[in-house]
Amino acid sequence: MPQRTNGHFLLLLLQFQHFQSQFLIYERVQIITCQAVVAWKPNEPLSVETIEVAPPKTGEVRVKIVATGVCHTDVNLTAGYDPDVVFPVIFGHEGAGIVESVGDGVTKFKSGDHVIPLYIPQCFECRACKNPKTNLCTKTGSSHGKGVMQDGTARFTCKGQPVYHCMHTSTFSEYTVVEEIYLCKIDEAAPLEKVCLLGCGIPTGYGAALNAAQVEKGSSCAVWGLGAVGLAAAMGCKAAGATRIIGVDINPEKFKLAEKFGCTEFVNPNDYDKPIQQVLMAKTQGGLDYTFECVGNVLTMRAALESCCRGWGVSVIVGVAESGREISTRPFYLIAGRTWKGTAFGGWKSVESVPKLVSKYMNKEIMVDEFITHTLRIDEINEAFKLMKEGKSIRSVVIF
Ligand SMILES: NC(=O)c1ccc[n+]([C@@H]2O[C@H](COP(=O)([O-])OP(=O)(O)OC[C@H]3O[C@@H](n4cnc5c(N)ncnc54)[C@H](O)[C@@H]3O)[C@@H](O)[C@H]2O)c1
Ligand SMILES: N[C@@H](CCC(=O)N[C@@H](CSCO)C(=O)NCC(=O)O)C(=O)O
Ligand SMILES: [Zn+2]
Ligand SMILES: [Zn+2]
Repeated sequence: MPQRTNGHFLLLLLQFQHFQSQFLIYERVQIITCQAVVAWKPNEPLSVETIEVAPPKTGEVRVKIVATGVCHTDVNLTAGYDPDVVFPVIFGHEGAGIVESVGDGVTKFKSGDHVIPLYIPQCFECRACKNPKTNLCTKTGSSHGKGVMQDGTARFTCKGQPVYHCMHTSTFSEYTVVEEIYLCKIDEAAPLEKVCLLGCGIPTGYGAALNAAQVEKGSSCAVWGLGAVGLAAAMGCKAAGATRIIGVDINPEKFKLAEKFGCTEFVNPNDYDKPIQQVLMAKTQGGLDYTFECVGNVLTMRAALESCCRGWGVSVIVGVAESGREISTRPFYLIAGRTWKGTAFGGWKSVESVPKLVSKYMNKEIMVDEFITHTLRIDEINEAFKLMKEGKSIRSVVIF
């Protein structure tokens, strides 16, 4: 009798396992219908649409995005700053979410993992990934991508037509599909509606100070642009022990908040009738040790370089200028010992570093919550863009 019961139980168990695996297979091939923010054309308001998201193919992961920040790069891309972007498109690259399903061959992720999509990958295999000097994995041609996955097709459709990916992340969608090397797993205890900001702006500015410039204790720094990127640069300068951190912005409303991030004084270029580099040279008895351009304007890039001190000053370009713009200065500024450099994503090797930055946030070693000035719904996305353009927000987080 007990034997019969055991056999019966085993049969039931096998049947259940068969049903479960069928269900999983069935689940994996499903197209998901969800809400997303579609940019149909450059310079037009964004549109919240019902879209279809295809299942992940080999090496891909489908992620349920829980929250996404809005970066100034999204504003610029929407305005058509980059001719390589293919419309209609889903922007967004500062998201956090939960893995919904994985494609064949994916080994590092499983359904339920908490993740942050990355616009710079880390494959761990290429020449760049093996070189400690850079975070620019060669598996990507450019961070903005070509709008399609490896097989040349997009995973999004809307009203019967393909909608393209951007920056390999497309986080302005309830569900997105990313390649495995553009994703990292993070601590499940971390609040996704906060740590989404570790997908771009905060690591970028913080890393500009710590990795690109390698700011030293006791040094003097100036930061142009007190948005999230510039404030994070100030936070990095402070962490490195800089004693003087000058915030430079044409919007004086940014000054109060910037004190919290380490700025010790402020300069508004509009208050002077001479070039800001002359003002800063005089204020600092010959120039700053480190300067950071976090605006994306070629004139402020020049001003930041020319405000550095002779002999050893380092100026880091962080802001992204409109595609095709060029920088200029007198070569003598470089001959006289100044270094002009730039950084993408603050130099962080993405897959290994972002989870560590999440831990730093959880241990209260870096600020994140303080950057969030607005929390909005997906249907308020145009409001988030307006707030940024008007200089009224630092970071808006859109919750799905
Ligand atoms: N290199 C990277 O990897 C990377 C990553 C993220 C963002 N970015 C770029 O960094 C820049 C800043 O992004 P954000 O999200 O912090 O933007 P933001 O709009 O929040 O901040 C920009 C700030 O610059 C100020 N500003 C504008 N013109 C100025 C001028 N002439 N002088 C001084 N200040 C001026 C604005 O008042 C604002 O406070 C953008 O260009 C963005 O595309 C680069
Ligand atoms: N395509 C533009 C350059 C765009 C650019 O520099 N993007 C930044 C990320 S901005 C995030 O907010 C970046 O990381 N670039 C590195 C890369 O693209 O490999 C142009 O042509 O000017
Ligand atoms: Zn960004
Ligand atoms: Zn690589």
